[in-house]
Amino acid sequence: MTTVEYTDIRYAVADRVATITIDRPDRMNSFRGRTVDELIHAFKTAWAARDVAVVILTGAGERAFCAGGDVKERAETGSYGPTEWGTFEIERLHRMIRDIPKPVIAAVNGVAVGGGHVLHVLCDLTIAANHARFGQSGPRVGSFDAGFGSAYLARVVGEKRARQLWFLLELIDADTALSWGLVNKIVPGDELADAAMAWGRQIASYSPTALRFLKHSFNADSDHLAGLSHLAFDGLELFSHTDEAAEGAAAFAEKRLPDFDPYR
Ligand SMILES: CC(C)(COP(=O)(O)OP(=O)(O)OC[C@H]1O[C@@H](n2cnc3c(N)ncnc32)[C@H](O)[C@@H]1OP(=O)(O)O)[C@@H](O)C(=O)NCCC(=O)NCCSC(=O)c1cc(O)c2ccccc2c1O
Repeated sequence: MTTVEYTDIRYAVADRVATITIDRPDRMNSFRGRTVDELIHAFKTAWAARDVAVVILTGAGERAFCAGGDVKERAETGSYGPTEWGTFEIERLHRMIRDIPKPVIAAVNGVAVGGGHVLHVLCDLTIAANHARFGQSGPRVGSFDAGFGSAYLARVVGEKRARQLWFLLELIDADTALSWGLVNKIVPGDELADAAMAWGRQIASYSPTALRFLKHSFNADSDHLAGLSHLAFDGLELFSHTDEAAEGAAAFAEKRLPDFDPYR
């Protein structure tokens, strides 16, 4: 991507804060391959920009932060669609959010589920609208994130709660997420953008070198999970070509319950 015209996201900079907005509200801001490519490009841009100190990641509209992978696309085509290099680069996006040496704030403006939930978990801070909901959904649609999305999640909320999110697939509300330590702050929905910007401006006034060292030192203790993530995504790539995974995506697109009995 040399000259980029974003179709799936928006990128804006104000007061040394870059705001990256996933802009697919008709699909609950779920991501396809192109969305992931554009997000990586935007994070790289923010990484390199001398006038950017902090990044905010959010979703368009009030219903969804991000509903994970675009399950309709997967049901229709068997994949998350075309990408620049032909590969689905979600793991690189995860690394980008962790490795960019600037704090990343998730401004969760609605539901954060599946791979969308993983994105906010990986951000350094999360501020949520009071109507936001949080959870995982992979096992219902024939998918999983056995890397940072489960192992790092368990670090954030504890083993029992992480297993609860992944095994029961029930969404939790913002108050519960706050009490679990999954989000840092809750605000009314119409105050979310301003509240996230206020944090961004505050952080942008601090020493960039100190922030960079702090972010990398926080990451160091859990960076070995990257190896686990590689293995998990290798496994997911193989699994995604199975009838069992296809049944999960098809059931979602057809608005019916999946039948996983043949695969037990
Ligand atoms: C998100 C919901 C909880 C919202 O429920 P609600 O009742 O509020 O709204 P609707 O269900 O009516 O949804 C409105 C509208 O949006 C469409 N939609 C919702 N989510 C998606 C989606 N993920 N993809 C495509 N479209 C979506 C929905 O169909 C409705 O459209 P209409 O035309 O009918 O109006 C609830 O919608 C929900 O649970 N959504 C599914 C969440 C989900 O399962 N996400 C995918 C999980 S798998 C994943 O994220 C994933 C991540 C990775 O990183 C991977 C990496 C490598 C391989 C695979 C990966 C992967 O699968």
